[in-house]
Amino acid sequence: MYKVRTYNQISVKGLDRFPRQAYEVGSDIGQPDAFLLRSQKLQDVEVPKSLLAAARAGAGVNNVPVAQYSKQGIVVFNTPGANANAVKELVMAGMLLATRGILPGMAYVNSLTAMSDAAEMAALLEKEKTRFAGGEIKGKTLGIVGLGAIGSMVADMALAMGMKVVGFDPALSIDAAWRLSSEVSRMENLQSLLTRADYISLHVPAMDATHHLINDDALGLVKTGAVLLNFARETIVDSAAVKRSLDKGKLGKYVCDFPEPALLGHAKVIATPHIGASTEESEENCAVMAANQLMDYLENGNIVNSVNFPNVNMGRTAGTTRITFSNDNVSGVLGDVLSVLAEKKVNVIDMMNKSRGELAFNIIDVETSPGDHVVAAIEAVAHVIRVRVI
Ligand SMILES: NC(=O)C1=CN([C@@H]2O[C@H](COP(=O)(O)OP(=O)(O)OC[C@H]3O[C@@H](n4cnc5c(N)ncnc54)[C@H](O)[C@@H]3O)[C@@H](O)[C@H]2O)C=CC1
Ligand SMILES: O=C(O)C(=O)COP(=O)(O)O
Repeated sequence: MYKVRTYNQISVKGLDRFPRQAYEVGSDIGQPDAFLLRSQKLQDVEVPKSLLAAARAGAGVNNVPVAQYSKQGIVVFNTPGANANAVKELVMAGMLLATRGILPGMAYVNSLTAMSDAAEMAALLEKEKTRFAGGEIKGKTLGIVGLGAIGSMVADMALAMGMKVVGFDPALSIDAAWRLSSEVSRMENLQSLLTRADYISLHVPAMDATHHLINDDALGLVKTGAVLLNFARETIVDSAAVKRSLDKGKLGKYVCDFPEPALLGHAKVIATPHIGASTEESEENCAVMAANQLMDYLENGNIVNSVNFPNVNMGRTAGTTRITFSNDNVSGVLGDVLSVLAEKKVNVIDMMNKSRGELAFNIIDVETSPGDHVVAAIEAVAHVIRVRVI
């Protein structure tokens, strides 16, 4: 039996992927082989010795201590792109809410509950509606910081709405570049984007390099009245600097999915409670993808969409037993392990070795099931982190 401990609200569609005869899945599982989670802060969770993998059903992994997990050979997965559409749609809603008098207009209409005469109300609304007039996003410039799964979808949506789009992403992957519309003008630096954009939407991960990316200096460059949208993470924006900029009439509006106490109730802030990915469709996509990835890793040692280990995928040869091991990415480790197998007369049928940064992962299919002494000998090889027999 494999054991999967869940955190947060994971879609039933994902949970149903785990065959009940082979998996125990639940929030109170002891000795788990895997964690399946959304935004649970794993920094606060003790790491069980049994833990082989953690799958974040979502994009951001700032809630996972990835470096610590890597040292223990724990594979961390996420689900790239699986919730991007949900975020894109909420960004559009945020742009429209910031541009039209929708929220104050609704609040005004709802304040008229004491009125009973429809004709009188209609006349009043016609008189008052000028207070709630707004602008249009068509023809305006959207600056997108981070052109990955979400950023590229936001770009397509904005172009379809008749906006001009400029983007900045110094680490753009080749796959992301292929996805990106050629109509997006690529900025060489953040400053160029900030000075041009009427709307600025952030779609970068939370990490040291993006901490307070939007600070007093950055806000000093924005156009007067620009709208900043943060559907990425709270740490990316210095909210005290945002408040200063809003108060002095530089930044026009701040739309954010990660409210902080200092911004609550501010007339120029539109805040939602981290619901960017909270749609039935996204929750399903993420959970199903995370479950599939976990099962393939637990049952076959295959890795796809890990944030710390390389992609590894090897078909199984009937009648063989699979050994997998992770190791520090230094020379000679695979050779030493193969020497152990040769010495123990374990015949290798197929194998694969992949590395990524400081880590490497190996799959070796052998003819006969290796005994505990073989596993112990592999574990004893210098720089081997974790060994499994599947
Ligand atoms: N509000 C919500 O519920 C959600 C929020 N998110 C947040 O959005 C972030 C982005 O998600 P995805 O687009 O799916 O991830 P992604 O990994 O596809 O894209 C992120 C992009 O940011 C770029 N980047 C990294 N550092 C940068 C920098 N300093 N300046 C500019 N670009 C930089 C990367 O090269 C990459 O292209 C996630 O890490 C997460 O924090 C994601 C999903 C839901
Ligand atoms: O995928 C992400 O990075 C998100 O922020 C979504 O978080 P959630 O799964 O809705 O708790």
